Amino acid sequence: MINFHQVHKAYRVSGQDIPALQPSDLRIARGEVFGIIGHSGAGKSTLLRLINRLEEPTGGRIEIDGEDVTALDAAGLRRFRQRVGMIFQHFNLLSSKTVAANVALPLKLAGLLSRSAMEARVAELLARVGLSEHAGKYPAQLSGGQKQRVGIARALATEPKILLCDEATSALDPQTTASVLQLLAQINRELNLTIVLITHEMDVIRRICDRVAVMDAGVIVEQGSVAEVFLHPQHATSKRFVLEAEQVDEDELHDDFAHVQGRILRLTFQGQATYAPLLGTVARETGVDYSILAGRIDHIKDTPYGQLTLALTGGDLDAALARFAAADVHMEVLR
Ligand SMILES: Nc1ncnc2c1ncn2[C@@H]1O[C@H](COP(=O)(O)OP(=O)(O)OP(=O)(O)O)[C@@H](O)[C@H]1O
Repeated sequence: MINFHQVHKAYRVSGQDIPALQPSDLRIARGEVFGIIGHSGAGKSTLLRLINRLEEPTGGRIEIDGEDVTALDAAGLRRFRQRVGMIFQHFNLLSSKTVAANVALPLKLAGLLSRSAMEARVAELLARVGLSEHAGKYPAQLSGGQKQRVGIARALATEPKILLCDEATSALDPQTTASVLQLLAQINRELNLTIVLITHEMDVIRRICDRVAVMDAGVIVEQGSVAEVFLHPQHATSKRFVLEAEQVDEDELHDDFAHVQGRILRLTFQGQATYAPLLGTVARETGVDYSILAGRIDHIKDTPYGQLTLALTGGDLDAALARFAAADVHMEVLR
């Protein structure tokens, strides 16, 4: 539903064009949670803000639901923006207005609802984000997580089809981040809302995204399903993000390799394979011994996965490798 065709953007600074996004193609399907990850200055905000034309592209075409949004006039753009909600890292709430008035603001601006219909809609939105009790409070009386919930309710006010999230959890602690991500996932499911989020944390991508694009210096260097990119990253930038998320120190791990004998493997399991007793079975059948050098069992969105780095010694090593290769796991021989 969101299609970028060779879209690019350069900012004009003191008479010079500074490229922020190189010509890029992107396809985001209706109802998916799509993540864009990159380090500071990679061009994530630029890409996100091009979607609702807060930034004008220097070239290329952006189609949303088949409509060329780069060609919209001012009135068309106003109508289009009601279909695209946005939330921000620092919430951008009006401090002089109550929670209810902040949420009502886009409805007032759209001017489509009577006062009573607007009040009913605000009550419904606040219930959805779990803030019914706080309608009369001011932003300063709320925690960061609650402020972002107000931001989410406000963004949903005009019943958008797309929600853009600009580092929406970067200012929050880990527990609050988890609860805001959970709320976004629930909204995605219940409203079939397409969510596009930008972040510099792979963990945010792992928890709620279906697909991801990795950006580096204005270029989308890799895109695919989160499982694909997270478990088998191809580009150096993606690999770095995954290592950060896994909190693996590659150098330390390689130091450990020096202390063990035998063949070193990394096995990656996904879905049902995560629960199969493969290691014990192969060890028994082939007589190999294994020691676990590193490991993690977790979830990518709702799918369980496991990744184990093993040293294998003794027994029939070739038979063990053949058994792993034939099983429902991904095997890399590291040494
Ligand atoms: N309004 C602007 N005028 C000039 N240059 C800009 C403007 N906005 C962004 N840039 C430049 O474009 C490049 C990409 O910036 P952008 O904000 O899109 O990256 P980002 O990945 O979102 O970074 P961050 O995570 O720090 O927000 C950077 O080099 C930035 O300095």
